Amino acid sequence: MTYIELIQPDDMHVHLRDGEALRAVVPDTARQFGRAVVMPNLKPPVTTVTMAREYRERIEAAVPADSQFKPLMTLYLTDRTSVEDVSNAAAANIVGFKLYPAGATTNSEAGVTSLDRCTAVLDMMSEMGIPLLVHGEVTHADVDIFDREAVFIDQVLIPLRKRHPKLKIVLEHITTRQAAEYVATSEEGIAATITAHHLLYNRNAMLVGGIRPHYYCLPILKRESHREALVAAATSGASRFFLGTDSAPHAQPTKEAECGCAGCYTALHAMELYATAFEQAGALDKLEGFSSIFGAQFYGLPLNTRKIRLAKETWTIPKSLSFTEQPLVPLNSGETLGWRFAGLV
Ligand SMILES: NC(=O)N[C@@H](CC(=O)O)C(=O)O
Ligand SMILES: [Zn+2]
Ligand SMILES: [Zn+2]
Repeated sequence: MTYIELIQPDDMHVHLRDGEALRAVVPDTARQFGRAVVMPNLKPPVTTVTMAREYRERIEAAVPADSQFKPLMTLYLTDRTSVEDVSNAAAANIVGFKLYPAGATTNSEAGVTSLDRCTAVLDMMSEMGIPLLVHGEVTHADVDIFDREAVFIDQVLIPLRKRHPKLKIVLEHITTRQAAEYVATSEEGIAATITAHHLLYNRNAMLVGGIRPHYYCLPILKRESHREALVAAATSGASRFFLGTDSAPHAQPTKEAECGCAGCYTALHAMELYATAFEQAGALDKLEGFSSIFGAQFYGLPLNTRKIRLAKETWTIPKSLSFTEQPLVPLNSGETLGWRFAGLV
């Protein structure tokens, strides 16, 4: 049997939800990853240090006893976030504030309506070295859904970085050539996460031969040339690009619906999907930096001390997983993968 070993990876962008759903998905993330940056888009959103502490305790209670997994908490930036919230967050080891343009994605209703309202808060974040984690899409009805990320870079991100040149930024779940190029060629202080599904699929996977709701996420899958640019960025060895699954569970009936929710569930088989993408690009040797080193370095964290093993072995992804009273369908359900997570070594 062939296998590879890597420093245990971190997932720098994951949705763990709450309650019963949280208890169902945390063991999957905790099995593969040493740490994960936990998104705050609960209902209501996680906006205060107290809410984040309580959320962290609920996550920790759901981590299996044999796992050393540590959640890294974030706060949800709103029009009402104060300078005191930022200093409290720094003191409480909050790793970032999450910017959701209002209306951009799942549970973003409380998001920022205009960054002009956040100038003092962003200055404080720059001073304290706390990163801004960005869902980078504009939301105007007149901007085509496939263009929303590229337009965000021109209209929001570039002006934001001019106003706050010292602010650390993670452009989350990038999906376009424009985003990959912008991050690769910018000044220090900006990085991007890339999901496994955006490395593996273009929009045909979602739309050819019928609508496949389990491939629907935001930002939406783009055309093949964008996927190729993301693969080139992820496998380039540049430390600005690192792993963030954006695993985002939604119960089966809410995805397979007249108006289905956005989000792909990949926590079950995250490292297998990334290994598949890197192997296809002939770049398995670049997987460890992307998965286990660059993200930790950006967030100023030590590397994980354990290693994981990925075996070159086939297995079939379950058709569905138990979740809430309704099941959860993982991405690629029922398909066979050529890599298998074989535990910590
Ligand atoms: N990515 C998604 O399609 N959905 C995420 C939200 C997000 O990360 O934008 C979710 O919370 O469901
Ligand atoms: Zn997002
Ligand atoms: Zn997300």
